[in-house]
Formats: sequence, C-alpha cells, structure tokens
Amino acid sequence: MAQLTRVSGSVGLITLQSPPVNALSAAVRQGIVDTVQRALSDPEVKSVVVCGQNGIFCGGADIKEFGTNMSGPPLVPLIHAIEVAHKPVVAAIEGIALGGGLELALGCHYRIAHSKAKLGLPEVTLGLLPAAGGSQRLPRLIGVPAALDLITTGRHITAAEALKLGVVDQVTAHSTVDVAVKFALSVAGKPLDGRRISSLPCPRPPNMDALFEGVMKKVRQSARGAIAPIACVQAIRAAATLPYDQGMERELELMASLFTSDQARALQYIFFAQRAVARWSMPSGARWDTSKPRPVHKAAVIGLGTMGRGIAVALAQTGLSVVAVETQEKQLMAAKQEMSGMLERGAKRRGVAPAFDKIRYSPDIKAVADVDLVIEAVFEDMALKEKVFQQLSALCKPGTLLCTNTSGLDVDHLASQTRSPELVVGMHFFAPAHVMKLLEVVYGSKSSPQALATAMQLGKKMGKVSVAVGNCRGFVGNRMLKPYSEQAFFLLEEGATPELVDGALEDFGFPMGLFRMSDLSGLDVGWRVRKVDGLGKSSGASGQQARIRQGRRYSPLGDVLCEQGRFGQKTGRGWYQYDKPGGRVGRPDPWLHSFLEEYRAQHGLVARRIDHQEVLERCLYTLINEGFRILEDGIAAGPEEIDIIYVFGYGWPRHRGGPMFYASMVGLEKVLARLEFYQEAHPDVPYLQPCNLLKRLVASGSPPVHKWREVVKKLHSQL
Ligand SMILES: C[C@H](O)[C@H](C)C(=O)SCCNC(=O)CCNC(=O)[C@H](O)C(C)(C)COP(=O)([O-])OP(=O)([O-])OC[C@H]1O[C@@H](n2cnc3c(N)ncnc32)[C@H](O)[C@@H]1OP(=O)([O-])[O-]
Repeated sequence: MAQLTRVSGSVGLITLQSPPVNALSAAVRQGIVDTVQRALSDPEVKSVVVCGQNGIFCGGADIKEFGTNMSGPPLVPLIHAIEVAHKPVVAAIEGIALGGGLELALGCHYRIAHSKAKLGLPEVTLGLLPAAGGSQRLPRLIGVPAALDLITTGRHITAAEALKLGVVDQVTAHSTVDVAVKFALSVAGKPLDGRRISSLPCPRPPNMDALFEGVMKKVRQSARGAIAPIACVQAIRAAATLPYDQGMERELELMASLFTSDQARALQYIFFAQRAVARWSMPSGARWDTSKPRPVHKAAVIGLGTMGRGIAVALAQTGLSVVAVETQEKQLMAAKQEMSGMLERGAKRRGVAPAFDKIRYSPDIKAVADVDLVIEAVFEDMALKEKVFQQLSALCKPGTLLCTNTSGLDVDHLASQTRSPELVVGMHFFAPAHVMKLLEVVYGSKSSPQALATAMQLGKKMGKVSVAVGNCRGFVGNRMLKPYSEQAFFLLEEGATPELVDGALEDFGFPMGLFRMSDLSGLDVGWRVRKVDGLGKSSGASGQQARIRQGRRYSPLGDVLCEQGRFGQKTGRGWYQYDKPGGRVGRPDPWLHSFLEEYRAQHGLVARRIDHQEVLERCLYTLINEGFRILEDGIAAGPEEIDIIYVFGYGWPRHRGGPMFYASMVGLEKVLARLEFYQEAHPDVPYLQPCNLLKRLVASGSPPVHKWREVVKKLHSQL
C-alpha cells in the first residue's frame, strides 16, 4: 500500500505503508505504481517525495513472498518509471533503506537520509543479489570498488558513510520528510539528465581485470562454497563492462540462477529462524510474550579467565554497570589490563568512547551484594561452581538472578545449591564472548519464566543471538558435537587421516575441520571432560576390548596423544605439526601418520579407503540424529533453535541452513537409510541408532522442516 498526498502546494508525497518495515510486497508495489502515475500526471504536482510510514523507508523486497507464486507489478520497470520521470523525485530515507528499498531510492533523482538511517544491499545474506538495478546503478553512482564492498558483504552502512560514498546527497538530523519536501520544492523544474543514474557511465577503475580477479579470489575463499557472493561480483563486472540494458539482462540472468537455489532457501530459512528463536517457549507453556523480564541495571561476573573477561566487556559495552570479581590478585591485574584493551578496541570499532568507567574490579565476591544479575564464569569444575553458587546465594540481595557460563554442567544441580533455584539459569557464551554472536540460555527444571525472559532480554541487549534451551549434559551445541567428534575419531581408526576428515568438512563449508579446531582449542580441554566422565585414561592394552568403554565403542586416540603432551597449537604438536608452540599454521605430520598405522596394527585394525561422502555422512548424520533426540527430549522447542545454535556458534555454513534444515534438504529418508547402513556396520556405536522421532517423520512422509515444531509439540502433549 502507498498513499499520495499533496504537501506544500506542489509536492506529491508518496508514503509506503506496510508495517513493520514497509517491505515491497505486491500490494506496496501496486501502490507505488498507482501513486507515481497520479503524481506525474497531476499538473499541480511539480516534484515528488517518496518516504515510508513510521519513520522507516523500506526493508526491501518482501522475503515472505519468495517461496510463493509472486504476483503484482515487477520492481525493475516500477523503478525505471520513477527514474525517467520528468518531475524530480526525492527519496526521504529514515530508519532503513535496504535491498529493494535502496534500489528504489537509487531510481529516485535525489536521496536525503536521516543521520540515524542505515542503508545497504544485503541480498547476498539471503543467497541473492540486488536484482532491481542495484548491481548496475550503485557502481555507476559510487564506483566499482565501493560497490563491490557493499554488495559482496551485504553490510549496512550509516548515513554518514553513505554521504561520504555518494550514495545519498544530504544527511539531516531533523525531520527528513520536511527537509526532503523543502528540497523537492527547490529542484522543481530543474533538469534531471545528470540525476538518472542508469544513464551515467560506470567509472572504470585502473587495472580493472586485476581488481576483479583479486576480489573474485578473495570472495571465493571467504564464501566457502556459497554461490551468491560470486554472482554479485559477476553482476558488478557486467556494470563495469556492458551498457546499462545489457548489464540489467545479466543481473536478471544471475538472479534467476540464485533465486530458486537451495542456498537461497537455506539463508532465508536462517533469516526467519533467527526471528523465530526470539519467540521462545518452555515445556510449561510459558512464552516470550507472557513472561515479563526483571530490570537489570547492575551486573557482575565471577571469574576473569578468558570467558569472564569477554562477558564483562560485552556487558559493559551495553552501558550496564559491571562488577568484575577475580579472587586471584595476579589474574585480576592481568584481566584488568586485557579488558581495558578490549574496551578500547571495541569502542574504536563502534566510534564511541570506551566504557572503562562501567567496570568495577574487585578481588572480593562480597562486592556483588547489590547487583541484579550475576554470571559465574569460573573454571569448568562442578565442585568449584557449587561453592560459588552457595556463596552467591548467601550474599546477593533477594531476587538477584544467578547465571552460570558452564558449557555443559548440570544447571539444576547448581540451582539446588541456592535458596532460590527459580532464579538460576545457564548463559552459555562462546569464545571470544565479546565477539561471538551466539548465547545458549539454559532453563533448568526450576527456572522461572521470568528468569529466562530476563536472560534472553539481556542477551538481546548485548547484541547476541540468544536461544532458549532446556538443561541436559552439553545442552544442545556440545551434546550434538559428541557423536560428530566420536565418528571423526573412528574414521581415523578405520583408515582416514586428520587432513582427509578436515578436508571433507571444510569443503562442505565449515571454516575449520574438527581436528584443526581441536588443535586450536587444545586437545587437553576435551581430555579433561573425558576424564571427568571416567573415560580419558588409555589402558595401553590392545585389541577390541581396549576400545570398549561403558559398554560402547570408544577411541582412546585423543587420550594417547594427550598422554604424550600433544595438546595442539599450544604445544606445537597435536593432530597437525606447527613451527613452534603457539604456531597457527598446521601442516600434515608424518609422525602422526605412522602413529596411526602403529595404533591400527596394535588394535588389529585394517585401514581402508574412506572418501569425503562417508566422512560427511557419518559425522553430520550422527550429529543430526542427536538433534532429533534433543527435539524428542524437548530440550529444543524446534529445529530452528538447533540450526541457529550451529550456524552462530559452531561454524555450520550458513548457506546450508543448519544441521536440521540440511537434513530436510538431503531428505530424511536418506539420512535414516544411511544411519541404518552404518549402524549395521557398527552395532557397538549407539549414536548411529536412528532416533524414533526421525523414523516417525519419515513414516509420516517427511514433512518440511517448518512443520517439525508442531510435530514435536504434539509429541510432547501426548506424553
Ligand atoms: C529485489 C531486491 O534486490 C532483493 C531481492 C531484496 O530486496 S531482498 C530483501 C533485502 N532486505 C533485507 O535483507 C532486510 C531484511 N531485514 C532486516 O535485515 C531486518 O529485519 C531489519 C529490517 C534491519 C529490521 O531489523 P529488526 O531487528 O529491527 O527487526 P526484525 O525482527 O528483524 O524485523 C521485524 C519484522 O519484519 C520482518 N521483516 C523484516 N524485513 C523484511 C523483509 N524484507 N521482508 C519481509 N519481512 C521482513 C521480520 O521478519 C520481522 O517479522 P516478525 O518476526 O516480527 O514476524
């Protein structure tokens, strides 16, 4: 919908009307066509201003329409009609001008933006490219290098940067519509030739071929298999080398190759999944919109190790007062220094003053008596955490939320150490905590909806993608990682090498394969957890029995390496070899290959050829299978929670939509069949036992992923 009113005598004001972001749905597009025609044919109207209702210009094409039979007037001729108009058209940009919204503004003859507005062409983040002339007009307006940056990254820019780049003509801190109307009055009747961007020549940067080769190489590397960024470069190259009309044909052709692609579907699924997980619910029926969060004005962090430092900085950067507690004096001093640096660098990136004064450092836990929320981030040891929760329960004022940053220990057990278990939740951050977007918010069996609502709201305030999950060993992310890494170890036993396994996972799109990641985070971290679980001691014995623990197949490979002090990058030796301890670049290690051969010989194992497909099927399908168990257990309310956790916290390639979405793309029947195939080959590996929910979904015709949440809900209501 769009409305035309005449203001200031001779200005036609067209207002886009489709809350919440005035997306260019069929109805809005029709409204624009109608109002532009009326404004251009009304002799009283000398110039036109286009703006959006509710202080928002336009969020672009209506993404909800993509999966449907799209109707209504197409965007390209709509924008063309504005550009060729004989009356000046001014875009008054408030709030956001993104995607088709910015393309609409680029069709206008002038653009005036509010100082707080954000602009961009983020289509690439949805697996697409700017297909309403953006890839052809933007390079003509701001040059090829700047257009390449904005379109291949999809980043949002501020009005100030847009002015500097030449995307907008003026920035105002006042009412943008008023300023635009005044401006429209001033340009009425003026010539528009130079204002029609499509008729401008596209500036050809020096060494253009080299520039495009360089950018394409960089984009291919960072894309890790995503196709949209590459198509974006190709579209801009068309702008730089072809006349506008031919460039537009190329843009349309490239868009056609992306629009129905699995990757576009995956990325748009993630867009909506990210919004769906914000609408959380608990098995009790409590929901995001019925649970009122408690106000948090002052917070505290207990333990200033790597995680504690990042969490305290992320809290302070929201403007909250933070008490940072570390009982070890030396550690406290070191933390203070490092955190000041993190605050300084963060402030520089955001163009604000560093929040040094927001953090009060203390060696004494009593300093947290008056805070509203505490996040415990001490060493991952249950006995130590129990003691801290007992102290906090005695110290803190009534109503204080007690949160733990444990990455998998029992939240209910920690809650039982306090006098108010309903005020205890897990807030599982990911390293580095002031950078990583994901936050797993874990509610225990006694956690109140209000406690969960408060933690989720704080997560949003910290700029995190917060996902509410139930309490179980390893929560969602780490619980699913166990079968994934177990299979990787078994594949080494059966003939694979770390390079082969990592190669398959990195070709799939992970930034780092499992063994490279293990070397980065340190083999000793997993070893410590296995020892707590009574596993991590290699008996040195040989044969099958040596590889059975707690009645199931177990690979002591990692334990043996740790017993030899091979902890990864930190010791310069792990699954790969590094130049020196702390080295970052891992190279295949001949020692490890011969160690694997000796190990197989010692255990009577015969190496066989293993290909990438087997690596992916065994590592990813067991992870997915555990995802179905998590849905069955009600730990996650829907597949969206699992997929957002893996995309934002575990490096699952976004253009593959997350493990559960990927399973729906592969086909649940195939996932089930392959799991049954491998389970038959490895009956001593319970993680290969297909989950009943998976079987149930296949038996009911493998409904699409967006239907699973309802299936899970019905399943639990029957329990
Ligand atoms: C031809 C052309 O070349 C191509 C092909 C295109 O143009 S492709 C499209 C390009 N445009 C985009 O990529 C912009 C996508 N949107 C955003 O980045 C953000 O939304 C936002 C604009 C920065 C606001 O963020 P927010 O945090 O303040 O609120 P929100 O919760 O995110 O959003 C509020 C509500 O609006 C919904 N929404 C937002 N943008 C939408 C869009 N473009 N289409 C449909 N719905 C949209 C969103 O799902 C949510 O709904 P619900 O969950 O309440 O039911």
